[in-house]
Amino acid sequence: MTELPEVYSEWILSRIKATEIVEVSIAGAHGRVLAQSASAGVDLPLWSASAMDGYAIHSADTVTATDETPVMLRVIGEVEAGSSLDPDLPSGSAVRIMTGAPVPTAADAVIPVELTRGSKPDGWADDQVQVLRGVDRGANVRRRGEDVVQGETIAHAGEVLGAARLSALAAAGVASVRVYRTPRVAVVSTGSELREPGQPLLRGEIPESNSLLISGMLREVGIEARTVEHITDDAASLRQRLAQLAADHDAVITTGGVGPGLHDVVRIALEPEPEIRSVRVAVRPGQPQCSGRHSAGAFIFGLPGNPVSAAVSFELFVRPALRKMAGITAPERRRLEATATTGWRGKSGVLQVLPVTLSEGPEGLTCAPAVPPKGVSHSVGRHGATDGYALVEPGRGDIAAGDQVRVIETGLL
Ligand SMILES: Nc1nc2c(c(=O)[nH]1)N[C@H]1C(S)=C(S)[C@@H](COP(=O)(O)OP(=O)(O)OC[C@H]3O[C@@H](n4cnc5c(N)ncnc54)[C@H](O)[C@@H]3O)O[C@H]1N2
Ligand code: MOO
Repeated sequence: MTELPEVYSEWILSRIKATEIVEVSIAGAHGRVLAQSASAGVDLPLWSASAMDGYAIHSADTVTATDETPVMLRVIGEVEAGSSLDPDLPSGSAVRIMTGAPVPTAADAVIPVELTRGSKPDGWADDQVQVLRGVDRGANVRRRGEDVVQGETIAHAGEVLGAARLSALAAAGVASVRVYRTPRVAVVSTGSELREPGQPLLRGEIPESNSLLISGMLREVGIEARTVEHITDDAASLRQRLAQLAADHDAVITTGGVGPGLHDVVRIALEPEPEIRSVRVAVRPGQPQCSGRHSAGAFIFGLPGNPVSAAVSFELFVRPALRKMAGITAPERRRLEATATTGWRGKSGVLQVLPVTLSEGPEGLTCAPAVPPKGVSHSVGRHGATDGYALVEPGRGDIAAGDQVRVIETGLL
């Protein structure tokens, strides 16, 4: 009996909840997921500030100013960034002001130094400044609160704190945030044929590549694997080790050993676990899956060993679950419509997930198979060029050149 991919994914998601909430300083919050919306502690800008280096003035004084008929103003002081001065500004006077400095309460505009003439060699004026243009009321003044007002929500629960969001919080006087604890995840590769990349290989042996694949895909969800290890094909020791890992991780992701083979040890090791199921999912690649809540605590994702099958399984089933565990509610990767530049054979009765390359041309976005559509699951070499996964619904049949297909844009994989 096969299970539809969406049913299998829902089964997993219904068993996952977000980790607990912790408070952290914003200095260490990059990449964390906000658990509670954060609002501005102050107005931004905090006070009316100059947007230019120049002179704070009364705009009404400048109405008649031109190059030929400059208006002469008396310079009565200076305000630089960081200054708390608020000099009085009688009509006919000006105050030298620098970008970011508080505009005197009595002024209503700033004229940039370039639109004035002063007696000093650098163009600035000591006592008298000639204003060469009229300026409007409010010109070159950043009004208090024009960006954000105190109390306004500037980051929402479920959003990932990227560089710009974090700096917005810092600017708005927020010092700490409530975030979800980052899920603790273990990545376990299984298979007696696997050797460290670069090791000499005997016949039958291959370099181990899935742990780099899965740890990298994890990092793209904002999670650094806490444990990465390889376990050989012995069911008893694997059962014991998985129980240990399940006790101090939130999730354990294994690759390999879930098929019906005699040595498919993940499936065999997890057979006694009442909440873990071996399932055949109607998707290619990624058909055999073994997942569920381990009695020691962690959720186990048992993915097939074929590298592309493991990647597709992660994309379809693990990624949404880990995003939920991490508290992320921001939108998933984009799904795009692309025109196939070459046709390929469909797969009847299953969702076909085909790694594709994407190109932007005069006719819009196009896609082409990155791996041979007949041998997807093990095409680890060509999978490296993947820009996305085309999703071909069961029953759609073959894809012809010129057909529109739906593609999950994976970007860098
Ligand atoms: N009689 C059947 N045989 C198979 C079936 C089936 O239904 N009946 N399903 C096939 C499908 S589909 C898949 S997918 C695989 C799933 O196999 P396993 O999860 O048991 O994976 P393994 O047999 O352990 O490995 C498969 C393949 O991948 C290579 N591998 C495994 N781990 C790694 C790693 N960490 N790095 C690089 N390569 C890895 C491994 O050497 C094998 O070549 O079963 C089919 N068979
Ligand atoms: O389902 Mo397997 O993952 O096709 O190769």
